[in-house]
Amino acid sequence: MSAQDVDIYYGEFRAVTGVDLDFGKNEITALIGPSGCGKSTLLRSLNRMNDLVEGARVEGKVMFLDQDIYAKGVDPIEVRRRIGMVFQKPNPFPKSIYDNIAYGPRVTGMKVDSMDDLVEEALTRAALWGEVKDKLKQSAFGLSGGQQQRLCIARTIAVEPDVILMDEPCSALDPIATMRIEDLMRELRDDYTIVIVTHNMQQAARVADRTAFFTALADETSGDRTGVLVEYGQTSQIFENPRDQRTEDYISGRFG
Ligand SMILES: Nc1ncnc2c1ncn2[C@@H]1O[C@H](COP(=O)(O)OP(=O)(O)OP(=O)(O)O)[C@@H](O)[C@H]1O
Repeated sequence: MSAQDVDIYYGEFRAVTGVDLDFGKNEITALIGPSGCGKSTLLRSLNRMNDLVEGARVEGKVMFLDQDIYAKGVDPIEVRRRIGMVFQKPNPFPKSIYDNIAYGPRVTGMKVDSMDDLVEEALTRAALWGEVKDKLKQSAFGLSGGQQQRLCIARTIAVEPDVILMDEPCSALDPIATMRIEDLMRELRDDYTIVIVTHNMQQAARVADRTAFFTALADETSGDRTGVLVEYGQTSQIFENPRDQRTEDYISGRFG
């Protein structure tokens, strides 16, 4: 998947400018940078989630399997099935654990031999099966925050996406639940391409194969701040040997 010369607007305001970025297949890419530099905005553009935001508009291309997901005739629902998203706050449906997983395959009309097997498989891959297998009919709200987030990951996996976008998936979780999600991400990488927005630089350093650092620059004419990609590379290079002074200032805590 790649972003090609992507600009993203909210009305007249250009929140993100000129992003070119390749997301490696079966890799974890972390998007980092100070608050307001457009990380979440960019992430949401990668599966057309911005279509649902009033006034949001994307220019440029987001290529996925040789097709621009913004091209005419592309079904945004299908895009979001292939490119799933996990949000900052766990947001299970007000349904049973089982139905949280079964919902996506049902509404997308997936051909499923055995829904029970599909539910077990998704929960197993999200490292949650052992904890919930005896209470599948209970409400998802009875789970802990970390379990709810793994349920949301299982729900995303259930519709067989190729890419999983994660917007600060651990920011509402305690350190132990965070570690479990990070372990899970490393396991899922073998089968999925993952893009994660994180404020936690240690997290980026721990899980990401590649890291993209963004900052917000003031537009010369309007004075508005717009998000730009500063530097992108192997995570070890970004953290140990950044090429741009702004990256170095950020990762060393001098800025942001
Ligand atoms: N729905 C919206 N309508 C208008 N402006 C928005 C909207 N969402 C975000 N913005 C603006 O776009 C810019 C980028 O916001 P975004 O949330 O993408 O940044 P971020 O880097 O993810 O920030 P944070 O790290 O604080 O989550 C900000 O100036 C923000 O105020």
